[in-house]
Amino acid sequence: MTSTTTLTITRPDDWHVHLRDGEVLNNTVTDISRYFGRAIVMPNLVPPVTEVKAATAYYKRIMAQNPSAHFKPLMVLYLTDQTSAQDIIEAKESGLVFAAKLYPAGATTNSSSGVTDVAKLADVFAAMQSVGMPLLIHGEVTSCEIDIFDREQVFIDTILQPLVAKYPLLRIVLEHITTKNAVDFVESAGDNIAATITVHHLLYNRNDMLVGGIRPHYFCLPILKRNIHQHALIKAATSGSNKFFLGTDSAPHAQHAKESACGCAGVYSAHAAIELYAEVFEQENALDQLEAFASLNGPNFYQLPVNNDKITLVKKSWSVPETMSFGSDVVVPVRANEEILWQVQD
Ligand SMILES: NC(=O)N[C@@H](CC(=O)O)C(=O)O
Ligand SMILES: [Zn+2]
Ligand SMILES: [Zn+2]
Repeated sequence: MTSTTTLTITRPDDWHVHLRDGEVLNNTVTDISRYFGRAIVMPNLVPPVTEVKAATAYYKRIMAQNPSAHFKPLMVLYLTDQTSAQDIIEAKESGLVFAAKLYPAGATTNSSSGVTDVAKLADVFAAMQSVGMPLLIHGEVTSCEIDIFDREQVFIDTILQPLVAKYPLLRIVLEHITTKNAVDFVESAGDNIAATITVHHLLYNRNDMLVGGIRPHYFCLPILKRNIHQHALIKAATSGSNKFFLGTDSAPHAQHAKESACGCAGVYSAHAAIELYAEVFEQENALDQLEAFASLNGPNFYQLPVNNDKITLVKKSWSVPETMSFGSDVVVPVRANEEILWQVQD
């Protein structure tokens, strides 16, 4: 006799995703809206989403793809050296902009218009604190003398700690954390500090990217770290702590842009995110914690209602294709040409 293992959880949300723009939007929106309820949509377009007007137009382009009815994009303002406190007040009043994103200039994909010095944004952070707008952070320093594997930790020590001390009521999400140092920092901070964790940082460490040949599809920022960090992230995600929640950081680049002499940073996981998180949680004997991580902790932190419907995962393996459509190009998804153990029931 065979028995099927199933797991029913409250509909999950993705608190960090890149949908890109233009002809690929149809692919990314279709994938992300298959079962996710809400998604925080990152603003690092070219040009970046620095104004309410641009956020509104981007929202409309996303909704024009006819996502599933349960799907709601949450829009984000991209902070630059020029952002003013007035911009934050207007963004809040718009009712459309949900959060603002700090990219240190040069830290990651399309961050060249980012912030060169957080001191320049003192009024902006004060305004965010007073209107209650969350600050989302790509937490890496950019100075060339800092090793790429240390950039998250140095950011926490030199930029984030003082920022948290200066704005004690500002709600901050340290995005896509990759180190034990980040886990420790978030755990020891107040209730206003939380973190997202990607599925690729739970599944892989830098050996997966570099041993036996360089695998460009595992290259993302912050970069995969050594296995002790991977294990600290797995422990944090599966611990039941309400400070950690799901953010795929699904960040597609066309195959040719990754398989290149200077390949782009970003992993595409929107085609199978909750399925892969389920694998990690099952491996840890922690499937009972998946719902908190994927569906409860995020809304709790963001002061939003939990989704009022459910999804069901079935333990039934399937193969991921070698490539997937990405506008007129293709993207190589995570687990390409390999099996995934779980599926979401239609
Ligand atoms: N994570 C990545 O490696 N890349 C993201 C940017 C980001 O989230 O830092 C992208 O937009 O491609
Ligand atoms: Zn980032
Ligand atoms: Zn991202």
